[in-house]
Amino acid sequence: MRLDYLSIFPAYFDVLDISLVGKAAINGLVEIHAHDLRDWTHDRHRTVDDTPCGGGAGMVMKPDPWGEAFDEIIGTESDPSVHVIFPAPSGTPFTQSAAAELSSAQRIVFCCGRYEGIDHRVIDYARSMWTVHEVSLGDYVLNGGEVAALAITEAVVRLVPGFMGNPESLAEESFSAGQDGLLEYPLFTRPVSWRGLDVPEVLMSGHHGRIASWRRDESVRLTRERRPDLTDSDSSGIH
Ligand SMILES: OB(O)c1ccc2cc[nH]c2c1
Repeated sequence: MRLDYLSIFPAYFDVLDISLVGKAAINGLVEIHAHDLRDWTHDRHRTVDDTPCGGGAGMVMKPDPWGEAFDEIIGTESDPSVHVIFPAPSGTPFTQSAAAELSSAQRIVFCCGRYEGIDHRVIDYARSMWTVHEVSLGDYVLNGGEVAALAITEAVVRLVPGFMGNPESLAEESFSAGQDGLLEYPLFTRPVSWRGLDVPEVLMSGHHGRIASWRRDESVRLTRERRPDLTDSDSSGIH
């Protein structure tokens, strides 16, 4: 899997060299390429923004640098196997299932907007050429797309076959199919008693059936409490 990042702050992605994703890069599972969008400007100030048509506050990212960067980084041929991701507050909520789908992609290009956003024609052009995802991490606004690109990268790469040492652990995580899309149950380890707080007795019973039942009940309880929106989903198994 090749991952490209287009940003006016490409140093954001240096962190990928030290994180788990960095190990995947060393193992050859992923290739990481970060690019400075200003490398595709031609004026002395390396300008990437301009005032919004129709007025309004702030600045909008000009289309030209993006188009020239696309030509060099991705090419000028249409290819639906290339996934181009635009993080944006107006995007579709990013989910674990979307991460799972993207984990089989061979090419992902992250386009990290800044200012008030990117000229919409850049997204329209990308849609005419590749498979585009406009995605949001949640109902809050960051200062740009870089942090979202990092979060999406981690969610996707950890699902790439061969990345996780113990892939079985993926099956019991929140939102996973193995959990019926429910939130993960509370976890405990030694010591059994800590500051007057004890590990639930059932987990020390050695009775696998009771333990599984307790964990399921806790997942259902937590999901109903914190994410009632998930309890109606077909995959949740609870309604
Ligand atoms: O919250 B976000 O994920 C996000 C993404 C892109 C831009 C561009 C300007 N502000 C942004 C915020």
